[in-house]
Amino acid sequence: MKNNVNRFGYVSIVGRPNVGKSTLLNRIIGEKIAITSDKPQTTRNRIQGIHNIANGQIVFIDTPGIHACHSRLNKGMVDAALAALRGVDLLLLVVDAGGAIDDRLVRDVLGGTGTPVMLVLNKVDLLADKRVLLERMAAWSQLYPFREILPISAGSGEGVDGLIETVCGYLPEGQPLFPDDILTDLPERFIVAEMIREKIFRLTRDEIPYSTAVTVESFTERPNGVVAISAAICLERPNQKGIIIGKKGEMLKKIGSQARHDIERLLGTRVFLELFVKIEENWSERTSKLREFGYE
Ligand SMILES: Nc1nc2c(ncn2[C@@H]2O[C@H](COP(=O)(O)OP(=O)(O)OP(=O)(O)O)[C@@H](O)[C@H]2O)c(=O)[nH]1
Repeated sequence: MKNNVNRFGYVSIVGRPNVGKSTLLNRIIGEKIAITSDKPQTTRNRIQGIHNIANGQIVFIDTPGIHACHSRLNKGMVDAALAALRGVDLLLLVVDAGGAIDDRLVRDVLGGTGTPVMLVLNKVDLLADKRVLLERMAAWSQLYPFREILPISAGSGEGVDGLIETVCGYLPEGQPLFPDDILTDLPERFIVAEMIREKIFRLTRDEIPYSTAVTVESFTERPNGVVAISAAICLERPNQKGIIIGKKGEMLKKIGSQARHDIERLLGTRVFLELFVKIEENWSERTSKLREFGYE
């Protein structure tokens, strides 16, 4: 690759739920723009992160995990992931290095794509025996003509610089599309809602995270510099309200204080965060609500 040529390209990060796609995006961007949790299906939208390199710019697209879907919400999520396979310059297929060889994923997702694919074996820090890694690399390589197979740990950062360098080799010529001081083109309101949703994913269990959507209802900068945010936590059923609020309001307080911490970091200013709970019966099956929440 000639160094004096400018490069610009789109790279989609795809794979099954919970393999570390959002953790990888955050690691590449160097800031938390995508939410993460140890529960599958945390990401519901495509999330674009912008990474500048010496001679250009790369737009990385984090996507929802590809899974068998039952609800309309899940179908919308998988559709968003599949749409991100098209019109990009490179695909990063992220898998769990210690997980099973997933020939179905390769067949269903990569079949027919003309886009180069790099296989990223994530979470290598969890593999005690590195021989397992070599075996997995060999087995995956039998399934598909991956252009590269890279073991990394998005959690610790091991191998991520090398991954970015390798990605640069697949970028077409082009000029940067975004100013060099922005990390994402997502609206602040969206990221704020996501940070609240992340805390719900991390602090609650069972069906609660999957029954929750968050909308920012107002976002105002006060003369003293404090940003006042009011956000609604929307649940599917009235009996879920008590769980989110908790005994003496403790759960809601915890969600609020952890989210406020992240939002203050994101906005670089003090934040006053007000949360309230709303019931939107069966929103995950209703097209109008899915549209309103940005999931369709
Ligand atoms: N040990 C280890 N854990 C990791 C690594 N990368 C991600 N994780 C953890 O794996 C879990 C899932 O990570 P996410 O980044 O949310 O995964 P995702 O693929 O975006 O998940 P979905 O939103 O379900 O598509 C989180 O608990 C992460 O902390 C890694 O390299 N090593």
